[in-house]
Amino acid sequence: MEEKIAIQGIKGSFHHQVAREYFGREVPVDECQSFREVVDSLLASRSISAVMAIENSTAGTILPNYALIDENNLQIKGEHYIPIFMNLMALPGQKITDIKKVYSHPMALLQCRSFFNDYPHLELVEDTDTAMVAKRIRQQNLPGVAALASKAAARIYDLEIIKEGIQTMKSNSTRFLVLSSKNATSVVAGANKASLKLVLENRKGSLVSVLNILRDFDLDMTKIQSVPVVNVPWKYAFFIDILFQDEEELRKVIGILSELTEELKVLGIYKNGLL
Ligand SMILES: O=C(O)C(=O)C[C@]1(C(=O)O)C=C[C@@H](O)C=C1
Repeated sequence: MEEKIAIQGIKGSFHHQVAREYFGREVPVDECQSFREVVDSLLASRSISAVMAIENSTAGTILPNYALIDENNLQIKGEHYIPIFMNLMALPGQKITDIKKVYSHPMALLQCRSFFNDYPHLELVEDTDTAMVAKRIRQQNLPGVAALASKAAARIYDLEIIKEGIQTMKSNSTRFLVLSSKNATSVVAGANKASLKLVLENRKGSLVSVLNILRDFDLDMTKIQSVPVVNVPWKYAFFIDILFQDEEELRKVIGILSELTEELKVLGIYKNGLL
């Protein structure tokens, strides 16, 4: 069987760009219409790995993806960051005054909010992914409709860029995780980052005691994200990312933390993607 990588979106999407950069330019992909489908592709072994966006520097965390990873016991095998440049594109010859509707992925629309404040005549509509809209505009020959997508999408689906680089923050960047299903247990060589899920007792100082251990072992926490525990209203799980140097020491820390927490789960030990 051809070993595919599951991505959210189609060729020309940002997930596709990440798959090509991480696994190689010609990597075969399983194009999925939602993050749920990405997970299903992995679980049904239609793909051996998956690429999933987890956070954007402008629009923030894609919170439901933490739940998807956790509930389906997926393993984080790596991460990859890319700068995101958003471009408004349409059929050749169309001007911004001809455009009535802009379709794109919700995270993409969020990243360009201030641009659209200046064009109130544009109706913004959420869609499955950036490149899919570009493909549809071309295939169905849709004047008056624009996509918000990458330059690669404009090239692949032969659209003209009306405005380029319209993301609010010029240094807009998205972090993607590389995932596999839990039974893929190979150890990542050169790993120096760990993602953990912690559920703490609701008592004074429980989070502080966890943070104190990280400080005592001189570990650098790069992210902490609270996510609701859905079956217990107003209870939260904490997803943390930490950088480490010595894996044995990390294991020791994990052992100590598991004594301090109601639940501790290692979501992945992998290589830091930020150089
Ligand atoms: O629609 C795409 O092209 C995607 O790859 C999705 C996605 C996302 O999920 O955040 C990826 C990167 C950008 O932040 C905007 C959209």
